[in-house]
Amino acid sequence: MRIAVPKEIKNHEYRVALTPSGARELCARGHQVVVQESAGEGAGFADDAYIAAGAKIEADVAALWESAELILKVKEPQPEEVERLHSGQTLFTYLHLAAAEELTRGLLASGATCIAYETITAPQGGLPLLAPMSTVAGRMAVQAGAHSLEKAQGGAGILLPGVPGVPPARVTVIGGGVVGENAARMALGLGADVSVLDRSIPRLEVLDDRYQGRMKTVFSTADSVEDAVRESDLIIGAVLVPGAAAPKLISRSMLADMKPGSVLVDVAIDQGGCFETSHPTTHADPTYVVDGVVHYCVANMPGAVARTSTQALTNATQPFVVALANKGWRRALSDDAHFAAGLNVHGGQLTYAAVAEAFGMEHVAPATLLE
Ligand SMILES: NC(=O)C1=CN([C@@H]2O[C@H](COP(=O)(O)OP(=O)(O)OC[C@H]3O[C@@H](n4cnc5c(N)ncnc54)[C@H](O)[C@@H]3O)[C@@H](O)[C@H]2O)C=CC1
Ligand SMILES: CC(=O)C(=O)O
Ligand SMILES: [Mg+2]
Repeated sequence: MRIAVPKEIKNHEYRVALTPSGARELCARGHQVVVQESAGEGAGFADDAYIAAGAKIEADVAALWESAELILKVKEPQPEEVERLHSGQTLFTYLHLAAAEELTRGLLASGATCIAYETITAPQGGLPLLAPMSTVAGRMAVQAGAHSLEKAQGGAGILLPGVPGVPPARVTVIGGGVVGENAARMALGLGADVSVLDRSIPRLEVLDDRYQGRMKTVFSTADSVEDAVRESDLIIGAVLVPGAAAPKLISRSMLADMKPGSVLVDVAIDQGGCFETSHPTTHADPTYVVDGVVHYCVANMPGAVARTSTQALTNATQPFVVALANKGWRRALSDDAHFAAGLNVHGGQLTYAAVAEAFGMEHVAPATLLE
């Protein structure tokens, strides 16, 4: 199969969807891998390393897209990339469609088959292609939050661990999944006073057991969110309803109850964000202030640590990429119901219920398209 790896074009996105070792695996199986010139550079992978792995380097972006059967990306296609996509092609990348109506309509119009990393499931539960980037983003959320609490960033001027005689900052993480656990773990490591809210009691049990009560676990209700808003110096939004738009848990009017200079880090921004006042920001300009509260809402946080993130992401995507290349999308998805959960769009039809629901559109069950 002819497989293309474009260079990512989202703001400050330095990850790449395939490493030279991934290219080697595909070339060894007889596939033709074409990598856009300098696509791996930001993650520390030179063109020469891809050539040594058996791949071809292509400088002409239009030619790269036009002739590909399978396109491997990291971030959701930007408008000029949607324009390039056409029917008969398979796109494998993060999509986050429930938060992106224009993109959804663009992918439907393209006629392509679009498989989202973030909705693929695993037999043991969880989202195996979201988890590695959620681990990165959760860990980064505390770094971003700590920086945002500094005065020069508009923050209250609070050091997360405090110092002897001065208490630590209060950090609340809403959503105790992969992002939430990693954020809470980092905040604990820095000596903050950490609470995690989740509406899943089994998940709170896991966290309580794993951290031996060092982080407070709180059942998530409107009341407990209001308490967190009043008491916290830093709140990290880390909720997810898979494939669906994030629920808005902190409204604009609640910001008045927050301490001036407190910080909201909305990691769930890629699914639309879980705070009413969140809107996506970029690494170039990551924060803004609403009603005295600093907001950090970068939708591609792992892109900033592209080397670590590319390795973690491609370790997880590798078996799925090989299956797509060897079998084609229809057989690969027919053979694996968890992989089939990644199908969001095919041939002008939506195939993911939560996305259809977000926009009041029709959808077809992926099973009706499989062998
Ligand atoms: N901004 C970025 O760069 C990145 C964003 N993300 C996003 O972070 C979000 C979280 O991802 P994961 O941690 O992997 O998901 P996850 O599925 O592991 O965890 C989500 C948690 O939210 C909880 N939850 C759902 N609704 C809730 C509510 N109303 N109140 C409290 N808890 C609630 C669930 O019970 C679950 O434990 C996703 O939107 C994901 O796409 C992930 C990686 C990078
Ligand atoms: C999950 C996601 O959106 C990212 O890694 O950028
Ligand atoms: Mg996004």
